[in-house]
Amino acid sequence: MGAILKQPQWFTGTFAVAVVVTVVVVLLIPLVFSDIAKDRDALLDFIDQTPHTQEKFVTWRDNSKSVCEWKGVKCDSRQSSVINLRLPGCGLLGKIPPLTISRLADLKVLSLRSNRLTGSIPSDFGNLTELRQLYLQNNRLSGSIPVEVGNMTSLVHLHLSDNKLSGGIPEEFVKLVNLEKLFLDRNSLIGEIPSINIPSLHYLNVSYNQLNGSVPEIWSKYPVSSFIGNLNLCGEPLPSCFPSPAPSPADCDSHRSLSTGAIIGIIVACIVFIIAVILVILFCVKPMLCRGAGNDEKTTETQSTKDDVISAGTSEMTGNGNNNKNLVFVGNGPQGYNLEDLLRASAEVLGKGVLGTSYKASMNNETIVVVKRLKDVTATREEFEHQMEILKNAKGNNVVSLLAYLNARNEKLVITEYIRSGSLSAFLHGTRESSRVVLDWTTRVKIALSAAKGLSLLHSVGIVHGDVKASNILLKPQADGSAAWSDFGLWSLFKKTALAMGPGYRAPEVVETEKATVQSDVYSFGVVLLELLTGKAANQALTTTNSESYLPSWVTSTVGEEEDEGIFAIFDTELVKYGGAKAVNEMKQVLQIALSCVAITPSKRIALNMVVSTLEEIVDGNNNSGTTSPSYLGDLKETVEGSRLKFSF
Ligand SMILES: Nc1ncnc2c1ncn2[C@@H]1O[C@H](COP(=O)(O)OP(=O)(O)OP(=O)(O)O)[C@@H](O)[C@H]1O
Repeated sequence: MGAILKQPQWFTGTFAVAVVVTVVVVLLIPLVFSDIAKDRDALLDFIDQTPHTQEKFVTWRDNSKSVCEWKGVKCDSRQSSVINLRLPGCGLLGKIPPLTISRLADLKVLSLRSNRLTGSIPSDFGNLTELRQLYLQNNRLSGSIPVEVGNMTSLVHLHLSDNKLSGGIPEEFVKLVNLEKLFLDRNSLIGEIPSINIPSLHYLNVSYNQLNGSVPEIWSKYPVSSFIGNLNLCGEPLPSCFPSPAPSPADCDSHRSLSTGAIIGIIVACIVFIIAVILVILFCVKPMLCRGAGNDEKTTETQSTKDDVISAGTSEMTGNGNNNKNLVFVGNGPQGYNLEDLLRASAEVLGKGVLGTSYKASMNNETIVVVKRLKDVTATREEFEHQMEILKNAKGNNVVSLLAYLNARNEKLVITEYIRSGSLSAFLHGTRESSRVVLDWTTRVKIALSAAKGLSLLHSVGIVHGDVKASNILLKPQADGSAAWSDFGLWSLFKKTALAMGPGYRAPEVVETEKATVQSDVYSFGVVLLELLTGKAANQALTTTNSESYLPSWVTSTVGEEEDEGIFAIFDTELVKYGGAKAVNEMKQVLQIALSCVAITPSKRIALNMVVSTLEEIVDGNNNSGTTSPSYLGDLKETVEGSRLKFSF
């Protein structure tokens, strides 16, 4: 005892420090782990009260696993609380039990989409004040949207599409000051759209509900597609709410007196115009034609295909008289060239399609463009010009920009930016010059997302692509899965629309109607998704049942009714072999989307924005989980350069 009391001073000090550290650790452990323990209880309460048909929750029952290792669960970096809960397509049934998920105080992402959940959205979701993304689309949720959603002030994405929600759009949405995307489409929402301003909101979809009244002015900035399918909704951007008044007799009188003046004006203008045209022909075109003859010697790379373009262009010059004016430039692309430069450019045939032949034209100043020489255009010059005016509005990363066009009587050229890479079709199936390049699943799903976004952009500016196929999806050289659509909106220039579309991609109704629509684009895009999943070409004869839809028929007849039955027979074997369970799970989700796209009845097809948001969620999930980004650039270069050597011009 005395010996202990007589311990040296250093020992007493060390002992004291050890005691303090132990006390601190003992006190801190429950503090650090209490949140995660609470979250664990909340999750178990949720799953215990939610019937589910899949065995995905075995890890949730494994006591040796921390909650942060459970399937669908992600914790913060200190593993102290749950921040993401993603359970899409997990066969969850019944009502979302109240006071379970809402106890996850730090939750940032919640996905319960594509299940069979019923009942209403629990009002206690309003407690999830940290939640940034909520995905509840594609369930059977009913009842009104709880006003408490307005308390989720961190929300950035709110997806409630494809449910059976009723009641009105809550005014409380005004409190969602961070909201950027709001999807309420394909529900049974009623009443007028509240006149609230959510400045951060840049994507809105309330289509296919039963909303009525006029679109509030503040919401009129969104496109028509945001509101369509609400029969009693009107006002900008939809048609006006009031029928335009019948012209009064006074108006008619003024028309009559005006038209007399107009007739005289038109006659005078015509005479002036005819004189001007004759003068132009006499003084400008003749010398130019002489110059053109001299220039022939300078043309070094003349080939038969190029000769055709040259002669067509020359005959056009005869009619117009001004070389520069032949090409109509649109957009922000390079403009320092004229038709003559284009005709002198070294050209390379990229491919011959049903609509015409595409050339890569490299001009002296190293400007490279793609010239598509359309054949058998049935549209008039006015119709052609009108369509080009529409097509120039398609601007964005996922569409190939229109740069210029030539609208001559016998010659129609469409000039677009050149994308140095290859088409998705070339990558997936190879070409005559190059063999296929194996794309991993992460890359394929990113390409699908880029393409879905591009198609959605086209639809938002009123363009129906009309020729959706893998050879019109060009992969960008960044090798990050970004892709751009080419050849869009040209179908309407031809009479035989169905013939112009790629075989195997045609929606069944197009064969009869000869008209492409937003829904027929969705159908064809579903076929592209099936190509990505199966690795098989869309026009490959896989079944004799329906010659117009080889891939959809084959996939639907191979996939069985039972869970997972037959799906491994359709997936690209390379994806299954190297992708792992996570990829297979995502492939199943994409298969669901693809099959919803290729529904025979156009009105039953999934909305494109649903396709975008689902793919977006998968890609976001992959990015967060640190899945390596795609790397096909090496293969890409080889493919392109290898094939170029074999092109002759
Ligand atoms: N803007 C572009 N940049 C780079 N390559 C392009 C571009 N546009 C087309 N191509 C390439 O040229 C090939 C041929 O294109 P084209 O549009 O003439 O054929 P297609 O799409 O098979 O035919 P069509 O749609 O006329 O039936 C495409 O597969 C693509 O690889």
